[in-house]
Amino acid sequence: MSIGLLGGSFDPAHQGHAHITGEALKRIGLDRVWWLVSPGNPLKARQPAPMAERMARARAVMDDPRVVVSDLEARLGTRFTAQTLRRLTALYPGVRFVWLMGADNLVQFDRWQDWEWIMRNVPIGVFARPGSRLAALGARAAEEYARFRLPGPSARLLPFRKAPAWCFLDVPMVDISSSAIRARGEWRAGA
Ligand SMILES: Nc1ncnc2c1ncn2[C@@H]1O[C@H](COP(=O)(O)OP(=O)(O)OP(=O)(O)O)[C@@H](O)[C@H]1O
Ligand SMILES: O=C(O)c1ccc[n+]([C@@H]2O[C@H](COP(=O)([O-])O)[C@@H](O)[C@H]2O)c1
Repeated sequence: MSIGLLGGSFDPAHQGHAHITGEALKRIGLDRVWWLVSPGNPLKARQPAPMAERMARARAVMDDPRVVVSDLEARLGTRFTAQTLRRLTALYPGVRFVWLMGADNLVQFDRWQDWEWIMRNVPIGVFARPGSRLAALGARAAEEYARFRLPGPSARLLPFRKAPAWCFLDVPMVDISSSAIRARGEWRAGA
């Protein structure tokens, strides 16, 4: 069983999240994707909207039986991705996990706690995103781990590759973000 993990604030969830999830299922050939609705991004000062509201919106946006919207990090008591991945890989030794993220997150990935542990232990799929596509490919993490990058058409190998292994998926880009939705006043302002 291969499971993609898309961590995020989902404040609120939107079609960009749904789009990369569909692309991940198709191009990486994942069996499932879990949306990990974060208790709060460790690098963001702003408090997100209450978990229950973000979960409800995420379930409304992503209606696919292969995708599970989860508050697992709140239940595990983890906030940093490396902690979450350590717990998940120990809890589910038979599952092939792939970490999924947009290109904007690869740009600042080297600021994440234990980012090299993540790189060396979990395969990663990175999705093109407006404004971050080029910056992502020049990011420190991308450069330092360049020799472990699989070409896009080989994305299906990701779940079966021993980390480090990552892939930049040059998918059609969807120009939508939670911050733009909040700026338009179409979602509550947060706590
Ligand atoms: N339009 C998009 N295209 C590609 N990746 C996306 C897109 N929107 C979100 N993502 C990715 O989904 C994950 C969760 O994103 P998040 O919940 O922070 O939404 P966001 O739109 O980036 O929020 P904000 O605007 O508040 O920063 C991140 O890895 C992010 O890069
Ligand atoms: O572990 C870290 O240091 C870390 C730093 C920044 C972001 N993350 C994770 O990256 C995911 C995307 O965060 P966000 O807020 O951009 O949606 C989410 O799962 C966060 O917990 C993780």
